[in-house]
Amino acid sequence: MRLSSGVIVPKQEPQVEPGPLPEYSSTGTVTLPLHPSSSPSGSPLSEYPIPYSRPISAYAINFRMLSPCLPRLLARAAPWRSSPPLSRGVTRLYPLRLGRGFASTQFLLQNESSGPKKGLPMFARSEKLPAPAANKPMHSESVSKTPNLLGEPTLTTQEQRRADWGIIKEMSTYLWPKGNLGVKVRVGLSLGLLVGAKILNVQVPFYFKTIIDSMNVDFLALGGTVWTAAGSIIVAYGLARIGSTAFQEIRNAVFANVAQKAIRKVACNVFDHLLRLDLNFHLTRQTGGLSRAIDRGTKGISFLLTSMVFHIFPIFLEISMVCGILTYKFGPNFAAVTAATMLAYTVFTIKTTAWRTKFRKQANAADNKGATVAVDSLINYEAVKYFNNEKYEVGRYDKALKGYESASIKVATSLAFLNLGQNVIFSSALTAMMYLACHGVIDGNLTVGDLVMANQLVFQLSVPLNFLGSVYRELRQSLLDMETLFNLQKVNIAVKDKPDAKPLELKGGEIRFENVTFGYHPDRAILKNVTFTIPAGKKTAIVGPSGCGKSTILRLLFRFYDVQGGRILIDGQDIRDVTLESLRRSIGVVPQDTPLFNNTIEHNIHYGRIDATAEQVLHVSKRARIHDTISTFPEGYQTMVGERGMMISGGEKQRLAVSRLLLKDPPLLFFDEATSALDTHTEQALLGNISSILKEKERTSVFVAHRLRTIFDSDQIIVLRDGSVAEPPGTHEQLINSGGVYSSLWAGEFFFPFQNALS
Ligand SMILES: Nc1ncnc2c1ncn2[C@@H]1O[C@H](COP(=O)(O)OP(=O)(O)OP(=O)(O)O)[C@@H](O)[C@H]1O
Repeated sequence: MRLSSGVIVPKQEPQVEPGPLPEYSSTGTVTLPLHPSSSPSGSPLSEYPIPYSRPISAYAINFRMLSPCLPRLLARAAPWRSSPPLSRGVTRLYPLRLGRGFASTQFLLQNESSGPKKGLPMFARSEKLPAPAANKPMHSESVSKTPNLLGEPTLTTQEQRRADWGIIKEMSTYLWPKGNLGVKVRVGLSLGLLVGAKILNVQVPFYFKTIIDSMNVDFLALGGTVWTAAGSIIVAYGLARIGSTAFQEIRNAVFANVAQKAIRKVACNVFDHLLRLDLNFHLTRQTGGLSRAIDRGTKGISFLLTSMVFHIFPIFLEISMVCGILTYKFGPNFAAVTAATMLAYTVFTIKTTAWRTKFRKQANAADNKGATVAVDSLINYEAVKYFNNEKYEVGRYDKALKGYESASIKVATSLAFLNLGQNVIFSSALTAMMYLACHGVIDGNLTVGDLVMANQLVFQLSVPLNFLGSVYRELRQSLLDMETLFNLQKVNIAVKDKPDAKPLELKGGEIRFENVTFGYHPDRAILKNVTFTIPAGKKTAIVGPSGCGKSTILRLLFRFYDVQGGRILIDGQDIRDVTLESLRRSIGVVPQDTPLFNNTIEHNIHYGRIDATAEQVLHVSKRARIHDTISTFPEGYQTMVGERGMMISGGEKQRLAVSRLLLKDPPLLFFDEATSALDTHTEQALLGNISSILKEKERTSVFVAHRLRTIFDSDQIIVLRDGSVAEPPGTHEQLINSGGVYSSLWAGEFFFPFQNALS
């Protein structure tokens, strides 16, 4: 491995996990090339050395001193050189992405021996040196600040706070959306109900006091009944309690609509974004962890919105009201005890919760890991069975659960500490309050009713305060979960429309690869300066050994990836200049491995064109020679195909894929080993049908095939080998007559293994 990328993170940051140091760890300097005018001292230096010191890792060097001149320096994008090597021979650092401050500035680390290369990947910020580059995709998405989409701790406290505020700000737009009167009315109504509930709630201790004081008389001497003494107050007491609860519940019902709408909107946005993300994102993410993260994030939305409106604001409202009443009724001593308690309680809660957050993050990361392992094993159920590896899989799952277990234990024990601390603070306050009140009663300044009232007022605060503890705790958790969700929305889409992209204009469907160079990884080119033309309306075949890049040609044409050199033209238009929608609408593919939904056969064929009629579905399935087979199934077109089509045969899957391609009916067709699972008879019949459709509609078609007898009738055959076109393309006869690679392949088709003929 010669190239790797990483990020320089100032070593003071507390979030940097200590972890094992890399091979090279020492003092040294990094030398920056400087323009004279941009040197920190203004001196005419052409290079500026920055010292770094132990303990370091390749990415934990304190460069803060350079901050003032950074932007200009980085803009120059010249390599920085380190001496001695930062890690594993890494001596050059290319500034790749200027973040806010050094901590989020990305660098490409490069070995001394290798020169800079264009189009290199920019990996997201990371505390650890990336694993060997062989595992890294070339087109990895870049997330500037928060790369870890599955919740592992990566941000500094400040960054975390900024991210949290960002989320809260974004969510507040859902509470007061522009132009949506309905939501605004609901929020306003909820707030009204909330204030009403709180006012009624603080009335209760007053009624209670009056009841007690009116009972504190000599009934035998005065006479009268309960009703005459305190009847109306008792009723008012009951009504205030009922009213407060009723307001609260109506408020919840009114607000549910706002929260659910927001959840739906955010979830749809994330899902939409995920579907737009390029293939590489999906290939490098693990579905289990991703879906768990989305799940948790959407749940967090409801909590965040509810707590923003109903917990944080009202708790402070209630505390102020109680403090005001206590001062007014009993003097500043009571209010001072209450205020001090609230302050101590709040500070303790916030500090302890902040400390606990890291346990939550660890639990989240372990939870994602567990989900990923479980989903992976279940999806590959057959592989587990084929190799009797149940125990191994359970072991893997158990290992992930163990991580979750230990993180959860930390979460639970730290929660016990939090609860205990809160209770100690609150009970001390109540004790002090009781002492003051009893003193007041003995001195004759307060009645027994006052004592009860003061006690109840403060006691009533315990409910929202306890809530504050859990709300803050849950709020932090929700913010963490939502951060992952919102970051998913921020992942850059590597392959997207240019701002001035126009729809593809088809004038026949000629495809041209012009000096195309591409590799999934910088160290391994798959296509090297490849040039060929696929004529309009003709049948072209691409042949070559396994792994030579035949399917890659389709992925590039479909713009799952962009080329790194050269260009691809369709009817003279560079595919990067046209809209992705028009491009992908024009191309139909029968891939090697047919992706099927866990739904009925009919649904899967229909997927080719959602608005097709039942007759059209029937027609294409007949042409794809699958109708007769489907008719023999007890449930016909309503037969479920199972997850990834596991409940139907490989040949049936391929014919389903062909029928949905025929339903889509695009001008450019690509068949990637589309009939490899069929018996010779069915294959010939299907190919005959496809050929007649292609001729009749004059479609441009490309067939990738290993079995040459399925493509020998093509108008043109392109032979690929070692990432290049092995000989000038031609028809079967021309290539046989030229006696080149193809003719030996053709001979090998019958006498030798295909691979040998090419090697
Ligand atoms: N997403 C990816 N990331 C990294 N390498 C990849 C990726 N997809 C394919 N490759 C590699 O690129 C090479 C070309 O793959 P491709 O699928 O184009 O081969 P092919 O000629 O179609 O092979 P086959 O005939 O076996 O289907 C292979 O070595 C493959 O391992």
